[in-house]
Amino acid sequence: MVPEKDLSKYLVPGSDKTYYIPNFVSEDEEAYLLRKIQETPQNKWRQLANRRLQTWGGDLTPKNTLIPQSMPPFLSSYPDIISRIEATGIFKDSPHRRPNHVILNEYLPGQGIMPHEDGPSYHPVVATLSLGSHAVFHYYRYQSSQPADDTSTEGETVSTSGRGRIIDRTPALTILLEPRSLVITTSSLYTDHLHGIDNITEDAFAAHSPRPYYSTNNGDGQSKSGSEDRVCVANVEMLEGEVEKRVVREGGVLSRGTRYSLTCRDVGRVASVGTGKIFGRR
Ligand SMILES: O=C(O)CCC(=O)C(=O)O
Ligand SMILES: [Fe+2]
Repeated sequence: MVPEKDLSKYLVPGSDKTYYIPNFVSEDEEAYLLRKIQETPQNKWRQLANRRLQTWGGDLTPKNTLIPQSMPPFLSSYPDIISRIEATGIFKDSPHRRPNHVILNEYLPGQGIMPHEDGPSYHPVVATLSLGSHAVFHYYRYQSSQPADDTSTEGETVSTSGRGRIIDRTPALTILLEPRSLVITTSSLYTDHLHGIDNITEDAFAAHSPRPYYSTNNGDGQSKSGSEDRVCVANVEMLEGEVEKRVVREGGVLSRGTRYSLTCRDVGRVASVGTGKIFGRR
């Protein structure tokens, strides 16, 4: 358990209220969760272009209302991830004071998630548990607040949530998510930034102060390393894995395995099942 008062010691340096908690679950709990994930029915998976996902806690309507379903026991009984997240205090101002919705993402080596915002359905806090493998997680800012009128620039455009705004390709903040860690994104990194994971098979770290990170390939075996790609890993001093700590500090490569992430959020609007009424709270 992480008592609320202690959360400040997990603040990622240089971030606006983003917290990194290594070993949020134990190795045994991780193995148990991974087994439970493997045992979920195949038809629970939704295949996207570059990853698979499952949603737990219910589905969202187009108007951002949750049609609630109960959480599986491995999130609400043992290990009780939802209560453990609630105990950090980070959801104390959210409508239900704890997450009521979880998206499980599966990433094979070479798969990632393009920069995006999580959008307005949720209270602006997300707690993400990583299982099975690491990820290098980037936060990006928009290049300007003006809508893009020329999409052929260096930047990339976001068509939906970003309404065509250009993304600054240099990450505003980069953190390494170790297996079993929890990262909590709040504040401007939730509301004004995007986040994403490159679709590459390995992450390389150069042994230069201040310990830059760069991508070695994009999944097609094409190198895109170079000083212009280098950014700092903001949570380097918070890492607890011996290998991760050494590789990020001294340089080297972390090969990606299959990673599962559980993104836990609070949806404000919840339908009252049975009456057809929609309430803002439980
Ligand atoms: O896998 C992750 O860590 C991020 C997932 C994510 O951004 C999302 O599900 O919205
Ligand atoms: Fe996201």
